[in-house]
Amino acid sequence: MTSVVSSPQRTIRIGSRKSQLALVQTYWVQEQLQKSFPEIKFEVHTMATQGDKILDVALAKIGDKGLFTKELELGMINQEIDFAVHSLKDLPTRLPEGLALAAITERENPADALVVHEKYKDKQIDTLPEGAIIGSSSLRRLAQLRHHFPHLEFKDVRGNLNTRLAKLDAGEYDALILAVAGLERLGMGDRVHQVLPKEISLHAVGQGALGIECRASDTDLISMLKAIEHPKTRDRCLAERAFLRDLEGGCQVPIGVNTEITGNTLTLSGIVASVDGQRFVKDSVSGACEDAEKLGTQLADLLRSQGAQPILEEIFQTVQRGS
Ligand SMILES: NCc1[nH]cc(CCC(=O)O)c1CC(=O)O
Repeated sequence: MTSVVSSPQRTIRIGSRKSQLALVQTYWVQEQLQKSFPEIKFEVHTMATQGDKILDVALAKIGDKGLFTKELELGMINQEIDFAVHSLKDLPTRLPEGLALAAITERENPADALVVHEKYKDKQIDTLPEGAIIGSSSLRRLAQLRHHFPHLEFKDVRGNLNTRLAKLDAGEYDALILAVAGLERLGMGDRVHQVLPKEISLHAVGQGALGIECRASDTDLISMLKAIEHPKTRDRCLAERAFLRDLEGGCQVPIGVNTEITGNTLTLSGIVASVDGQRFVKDSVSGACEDAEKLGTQLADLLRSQGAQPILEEIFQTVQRGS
């Protein structure tokens, strides 16, 4: 590998999905790096991933591990691209051999948002009428919302943000639950009708942050990428990812988190819920930021001791049966 110092002309190829959100995120990373390293050329290469191609199957049924990342990872292994920009929440907690999570950038608001059809613009999540149809394909969102609001109906929704919003506006749904971060990055922050508080919905691991993945051997590139890392976001997300890594059973599971840093103390809260929202375990742990990953493991052990395992096994079996 040529060194950045001895070959200032190095061109660095950035891999990205083609979706509008992915491109906005990738161009943002490109711009930040260009400011720090004006002498280096950064090129964006787009690739379609499996998740961009399969649009008609509920994500929960196919499992979403690596669905949005695999093609980009192969591109890095095959030296076609040098690094990839991901929504961190789409990046599996275990990376392929030879690849590394080089940097995590500053997180947007990680919370979930309620987005409503015009006819419900004077309602909030707790005042929507019985039977209102809420679009979401995330088991995590479904489980937590069913728990709090059993009188609402839930319906799967797929496609990119614009497609989903068009379905909402056309009346196929009364409301959607979407990440605040995605809407804000696409300049559609005005569609956020209510930011769901953590008492109602704990967000996904890594939600709102970008993860930059590259070859573990490319140490020059890794030190460059550190220039755009946000240490607090990194500590929070490393704790969240360690928690998920220790709990997940190989499929999309209703696991939610929240993290806060006060001084040097990181507090990680987590929930494991059954899909029907009937059973859940929820707790939190606190410790030093340097021990972020240990905190994740500690919370995973704590929730397991409170009964998380049977909930996870039941979900894993249901998903494998495809029901
Ligand atoms: N599940 C898909 C996905 N992956 C990343 C985001 C955007 C928010 C983020 O960066 O976490 C979204 C949309 C959503 O969940 O509404």
